[in-house]
Formats: sequence, C-alpha cells, structure tokens
Amino acid sequence: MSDTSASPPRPASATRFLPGDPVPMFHAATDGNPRYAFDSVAGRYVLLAFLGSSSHPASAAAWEALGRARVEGLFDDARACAYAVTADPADAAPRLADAVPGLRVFRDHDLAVSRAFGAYAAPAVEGEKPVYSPFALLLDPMLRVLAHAPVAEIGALLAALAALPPPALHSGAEVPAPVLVLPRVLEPDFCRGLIDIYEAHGGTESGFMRDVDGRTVPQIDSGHKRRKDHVIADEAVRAALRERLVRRLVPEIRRSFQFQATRIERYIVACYDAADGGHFRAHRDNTTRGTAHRRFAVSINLNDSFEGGDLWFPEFGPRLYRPPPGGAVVFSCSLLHEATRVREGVRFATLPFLYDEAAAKVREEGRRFLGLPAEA
Ligand SMILES: O=C(O)CCC(=O)C(=O)O
Ligand SMILES: [Fe+2]
Repeated sequence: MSDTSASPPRPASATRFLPGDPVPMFHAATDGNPRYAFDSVAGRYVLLAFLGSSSHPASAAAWEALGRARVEGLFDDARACAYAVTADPADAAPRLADAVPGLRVFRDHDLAVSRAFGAYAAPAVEGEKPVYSPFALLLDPMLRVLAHAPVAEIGALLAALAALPPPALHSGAEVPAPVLVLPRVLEPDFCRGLIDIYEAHGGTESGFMRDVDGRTVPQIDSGHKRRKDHVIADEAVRAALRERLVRRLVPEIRRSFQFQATRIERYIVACYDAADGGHFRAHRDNTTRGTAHRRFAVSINLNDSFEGGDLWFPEFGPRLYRPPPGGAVVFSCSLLHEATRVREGVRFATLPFLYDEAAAKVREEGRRFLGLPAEA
C-alpha cells in the first residue's frame, strides 16, 4: 500500500514492531519439530523472546523468568505459550530445552528468524560485527503485537500477560470469525447421492500439502489429519455440483467479500470416521507454492449423524461452526482453521476451493512446484 504520510516513529526498544503490527510468519526448528510452523500457534497469547544466546546475562535471566512463569501456570499452550529464539548452538539442551506444554525453543542457527524480526542487524558502520539486540514481543491471538520490551524487562511483559482477559476476549468482546455460513446450497437428495457415491467406491487416506526441498508434495500424518476422500470422477455429478455452487454460493461470496469466484479446485466426497478418529488439525489452505492460488475454502456437510466434526477458527476464539446438511461454511484460505475430531458416527462433506482468473495464473505458476500431477 502506498501512503504519503510519514512512517511511524521507531520504538524505544530494539524491535521495529509496534503495538497492532502483525509479525512475520516463519518455519523454524525446535527440538521436537524441524519445521515448526509459527503461523499455526495463533489463537492464544504468545510471548516470543529473541535471546540470541543465553551467554548474555540478560538473556539467561529472561530464560529463567520464562521457566518460572511456566511453572506458575502462565504458559499452558491453551491461554498462552512462550518461545525463546536462540542463534547459539551452545544453547543446545539441557542449557535451553523445551518444557511442554507452554515453552519451546527455536534453534535459529542461520539467524533467518532473528533477521526477519530485526533482532540481528547489519552494523551501522561497515567492517563492524553485526549486532544481536535481544528483545521480547507479547503477541495477541491473531499474532499482532501487544507490547514489546528489551529482554532485561521481560518481567513487564509477563505481568501484562497475566492481566489479560481470556484470548477470545482480547478485542474486548467475543467476535465471530469472518466466515459466511450458508444453508441450502445442496438439496437433501443431492447430498444423499454424493454419500452413495462415496459408499460405492470407498475413499483413500488423504494427506495435506507441504513444501519439501522446493516442491509441494502430499504428506500423510495421522496426528495432523485423518480423513478418507473419494475424488468424484463422474463429469455429470461434477457439473451438477458446480451448477449449485455457481447458483447459490458464488453470489453470496460476491456480496460478503467482493470476490468473483470463477474456478473450482477439488470435487471430492470426504469422510471423517469416528472409528479412526477423523479430524484435521489447525492449518491454513494456501501456505505452499502449489496451493497459493486458493482464495476461499468451502465446507459443505452432507449429513448430520455425527458428534464432534465441527469447524473452528482459533484466531477468533473457541466458537464452533457446523453447517446444516447441504449448507456451507465459506472462509478465506488464509484463516487458521481446524476440523475437530469426529467422536461418534461419520461426517461426510464436500470441500471445494474457489479462486478467480488472477489466481488461476498463480496456480499455473505453482504447478511447476507440484510433486504430483495437478488435479483438474
Ligand atoms: O473438514 C472441513 O470442513 C475442512 C477441511 C479442510 O480444512 C481442508 O480440507 O483443508
Ligand atoms: Fe483446510
């Protein structure tokens, strides 16, 4: 966005992030996960402490303070969690070690994260060594800055965190997620027909996309996602589904979001079965190069004879969303969302992604990175 007004004043502490600013998303190694996705921690308060190295006395003291606060119950992964960022290989466990739930360590040995957040900056004078300026950020459940402080003053951030309301009330009152809930998209007979197709063919365990070594490839991890999908092969059924989306869903997306959807990805009947713990944990739908074109995700339930199997949007609080059979929940593919575990029965759904002509160009580009033939 271009703007002719002056840039905001520099904050007093080392961070260039001011209250209200969204922070960069990143992947970094923890001891438990070589590619921990920071964007997936949204939905709770987050304390992100750039320590640099615990060989700095102030950073060592901040680490101690985080550990004490965790023991006192401040960091539990539900209301809040904390992350220390170290660039120092000498901080390997046990010097700095994860204490789950609540406290984890990012191993930022290439300094990519520290650089992105301005904790590690090139020297002002050429020839001098770059400087690491340890500081901490307190983030809201949408991963926007609430407060910042040099690590020596981390106590002030911990006190501020302790005084905050539950995450769902961080903006003062509970707000619904910016999603569209739309009943009556598919008729009961049409829903029944799609379930019949699934039952006639069965489904195959479906993965999720991840970028690995520059390619977007499907991954199977039953801890993250458990669902079987049948890809609808019958062109007449695809056309009938498309017709209903164009007639009943596309105009409502235009009304609510000023977006003209012209393309559909994915004609599937998905099945989350309580018998194998069907679920899909918190994720966003457009975070890989092969999926960057996706604009709106659509969840249309085909039945209602199940317990659990709700959608929720952690960045916007704990409210659950469950479209009636034949009804849709439509949401931006960049929102964090989760399909909760089906506790009883079987949930059938059809789950298209919508995009437009501009995004079709992005998809064409993205095909180069797909590690599998792209679906029509
Ligand atoms: O089960 C749902 O309604 C959502 C599925 C989902 O998030 C996905 O397939 O990416
Ligand atoms: Fe999704």
